Amino acid sequence: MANYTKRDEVAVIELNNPPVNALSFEVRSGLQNALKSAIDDQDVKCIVIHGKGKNFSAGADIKEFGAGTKQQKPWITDACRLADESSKPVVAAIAGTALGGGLEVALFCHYRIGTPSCRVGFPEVQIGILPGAGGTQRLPRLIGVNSSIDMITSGRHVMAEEAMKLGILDKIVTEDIIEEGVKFAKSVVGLDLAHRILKNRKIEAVSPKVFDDEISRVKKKYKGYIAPLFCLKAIQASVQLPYDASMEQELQLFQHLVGSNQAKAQQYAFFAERTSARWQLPTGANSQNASPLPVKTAGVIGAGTMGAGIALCLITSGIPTVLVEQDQKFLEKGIKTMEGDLRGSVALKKMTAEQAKKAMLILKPSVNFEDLHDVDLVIEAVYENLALKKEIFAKLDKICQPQTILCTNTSSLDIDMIAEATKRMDKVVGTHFFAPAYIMKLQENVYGKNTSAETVATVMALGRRIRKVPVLVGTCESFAANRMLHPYVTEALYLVEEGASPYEVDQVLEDFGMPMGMFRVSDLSGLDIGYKVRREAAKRQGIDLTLGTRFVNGERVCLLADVLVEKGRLGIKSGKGWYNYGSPGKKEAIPDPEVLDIIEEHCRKFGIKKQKISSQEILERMQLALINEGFRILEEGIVSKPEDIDVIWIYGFGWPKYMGGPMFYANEMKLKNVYRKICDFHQKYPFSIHWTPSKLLARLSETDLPISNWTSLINSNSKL
Ligand SMILES: CCCCCC/C=C/CC(=O)SCCNC(=O)CCNC(=O)[C@H](O)C(C)(C)COP(=O)(O)OP(=O)(O)OC[C@H]1O[C@@H](n2cnc3c(N)ncnc32)[C@H](O)[C@@H]1OP(=O)(O)O
Repeated sequence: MANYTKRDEVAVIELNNPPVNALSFEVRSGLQNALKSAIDDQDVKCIVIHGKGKNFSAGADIKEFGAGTKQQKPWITDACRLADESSKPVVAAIAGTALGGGLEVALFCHYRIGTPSCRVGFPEVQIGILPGAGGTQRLPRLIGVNSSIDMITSGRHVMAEEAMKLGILDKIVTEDIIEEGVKFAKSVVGLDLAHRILKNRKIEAVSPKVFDDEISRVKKKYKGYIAPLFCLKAIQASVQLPYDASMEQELQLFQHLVGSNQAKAQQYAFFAERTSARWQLPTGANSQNASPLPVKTAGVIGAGTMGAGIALCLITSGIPTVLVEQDQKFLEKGIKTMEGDLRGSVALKKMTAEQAKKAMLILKPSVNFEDLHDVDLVIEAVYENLALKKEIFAKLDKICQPQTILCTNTSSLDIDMIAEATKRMDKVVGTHFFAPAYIMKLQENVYGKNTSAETVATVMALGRRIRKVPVLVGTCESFAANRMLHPYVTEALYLVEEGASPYEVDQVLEDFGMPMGMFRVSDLSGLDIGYKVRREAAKRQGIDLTLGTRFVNGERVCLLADVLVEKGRLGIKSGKGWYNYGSPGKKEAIPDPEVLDIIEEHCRKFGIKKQKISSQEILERMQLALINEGFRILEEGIVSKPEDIDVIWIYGFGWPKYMGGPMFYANEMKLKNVYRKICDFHQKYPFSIHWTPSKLLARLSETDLPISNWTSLINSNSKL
C-alpha cells in the first residue's frame, strides 16, 4: 500500500511494501489514491514520494508476472499519470534502490533527489522483460538515447554520483531523505514545471545506423537473449514516434516479452537464487536460526591461480587478507597475477585505479604460516592432494585461534577426511570456487558430517559479501557441481567416439546457449588436469588406465583426452588441445584436422563404427545425462532443493539464464518425457552407469508436480 501524510503544505506519500516496496496491486492503487488526495487538497503545495525502510522501490512485483498473466489495473502508468498532470511539483526522494518500475515512478515525478548510496536502474532485461511503464520512453528524453541504451540493455545499477552526472538525479542529499525531500519540494514550489514533465521533452534525432550498430552489439554481447533486442526496439520507437504512440509500442513489446519462455525462465532464475540462499542442514539448522561469525580478516594458502583469485575476491571486498605461499617466487608470481587482474578491472571500468590500489594495500603476502595466527577464517587453495591438505589443516589447527574457521577449496576430496586432521571438525568446511575465481560467481560451500551451522552461516555470508552466489551442498565424490559435470563430459567423449566431431558437439552446446562448448572449456582448463586426477584416482583404486582400457568394472571408458595429453596437446597452455590455437596462450580456437585423425585412429584401433549423429541427439544425450545425475544428487540429499542445482549450473558453468537451469529445463520438458528418454538411453547404452534412471525422477515423473513442489514431495518421501 501507500501511506499518505502531510507536513505543513507538503504531502508525503510513502510506498509501503516491505522489504523492497515492490509495486504490487495494493501499492499501485495506494499511490494512485494518495496522488489524487494530494492534488485535490487545496492546502497541499507540493508532493514527496519516498519508500518505507531502506529502499525507494525495486519495481513491479515480479510474482505478478507469473506465467504472463495480465497485471491488474491500475498499472504504474495509470497511477503516475496524475503526477504528469499535476500543477504541484512532485519530488521522488530516493534512498536505497529505485529499480525498474520504481525508477519509472520517479521519472513521472518532476524532480528526483537521492542519498549518496542510492542506486537506480532498469534491470528488467535480467528477468526477460523491458521497462513497461514508460521507462524506455522517458529515460531517453532525460539522459539521451546512447546512455539510455547502455542502461536499459545492460540492466546495470547506476550509483548516485553517476546518476547525478547523467541527469537522472537533480541533487544528492546527505541528511534524512524524507526531511530533505520535504525541504527540496518546498524550494521548488511556484517554479515553472513545463520543462520538468518528461513526456513533453523533445527527443534528440538519432540516425537509424545507431540502432543497427546497437543491434549487432547486443546480439553479440547478450547472445541468445531476446529482451535486450526488444528494449532497443522500444527505445527506437521513442525516437521515431510521438509519445503516445511509442508508449503503446512499448506496452505491446512488454506484453510480448512478459509471456515469453525466456521471461519465465529468467524470473524462475531470479527467485531460484534467493531460494537457494535459504540453506538448511540435515540437522534442521538453517539460514533463519543460525548466525554467522564475524570475518574481519582472512587468510589464503596457496598463491596459484585459484589462491590468487580467491585472495583478490577478499581484498576487493575490503577484507584484509594474508596470502601465504611457501615459496617466495610463487608468491611473487601470484601477486603479479593479482595486479594484472586488477589492472584489467580498472581498464573495464569495473573499479577505479584508486580502489585497486586500496585493495592491494590490505593484502599481506607472506611465506610464513605463523602470520595466519590471528585471522578469522582461512581458505586453503593448494593442489588436490589429500595428504598435503591434511598436513596443512593439522598445522593450521595449531597456529590459528580456536574460533578460526578453516576452509578448503578442494573440488573433489572428502571434507571429513580433511577435517579429521584437526581438533575443530565443526569449524572445517569446503569453499569450492570456480576458475577463474575472481570472475566466476559460484561458491559451492560443502558441509561435512561435523560442520556446525555457525560455520555454514559464516561461509554463506562471506560468499555474499565477496559478491559470489553461495550454494550449500553436502559432501560426496566431486560434490554437486563437478559430479554433474562428469556424465556431461563423458557423453561428449562417447559422442565423439561414435561419430560426432568435437566441433559439432561444441557448436550444438553453444547454439543452445552455453558460453563455450565442452571441448573448448577442456582446452581452457588444461587437459592435463583431468589426466592427473584420473591417474591418481586409478592408482588409489588399483585400476588399470593404460590407453588400451575400454571398460573398468563393466563401465565403458573413453580415454581420448588422455591420448591427446600424451601427444603433448594440453589445451590453450600448449597451443594445441582439442583445437589448434597457433601458439601457447592464444585464445582463438581453430578446428584441427590432426585431432580428427587422432580420433579416427582411436576408433579404428577399437573397431568402433562411426555414424552420423544428429544435433538433437547430441544435445539430448549431454543434457539428460547431467539432468539424471542432478536428480540423483537431490535424491541423496546432497542438495536440498532443485533450485540449488540450477544456481550451480548458471553461475558455475554458464547455463543460459533464459533456459532457467537444468532442473527447470527438465520441468519444462515434462518429467515423464525426461524419464522415458533416460530409460531409452539406459537400454541402448547399458555400459554407462550414468544412464541408470534416478529413483526420484521416476517417482516425480508419475506426479506431474511443477518444480516449485518437488521439494515437498522429496521431504514427504524420504524413503524413495
Ligand atoms: C501491462 C502492465 C505493464 C506494467 C509494466 C511495469 C513494468 C515494470 C517492470 C519492473 O519493474 S520488473 C522489476 C524490476 N526490478 C527488479 O528486477 C529488481 C529485483 N530486485 C533486486 O534486484 C533486489 O531484490 C534488490 C532490490 C537489489 C534488493 O536486493 P537484496 O539483496 O537487498 O534483497 P533480495 O534478497 O534480493 O530481495 C529481498 C526480497 O524481496 C524480493 N524481491 C525483490 N525484488 C522484488 C520484486 N521486484 N518483486 C517481487 N519480489 C521482489 C526477493 O525475492 C526477496 O524475497 P525472498 O522472499 O527472500 O525471496
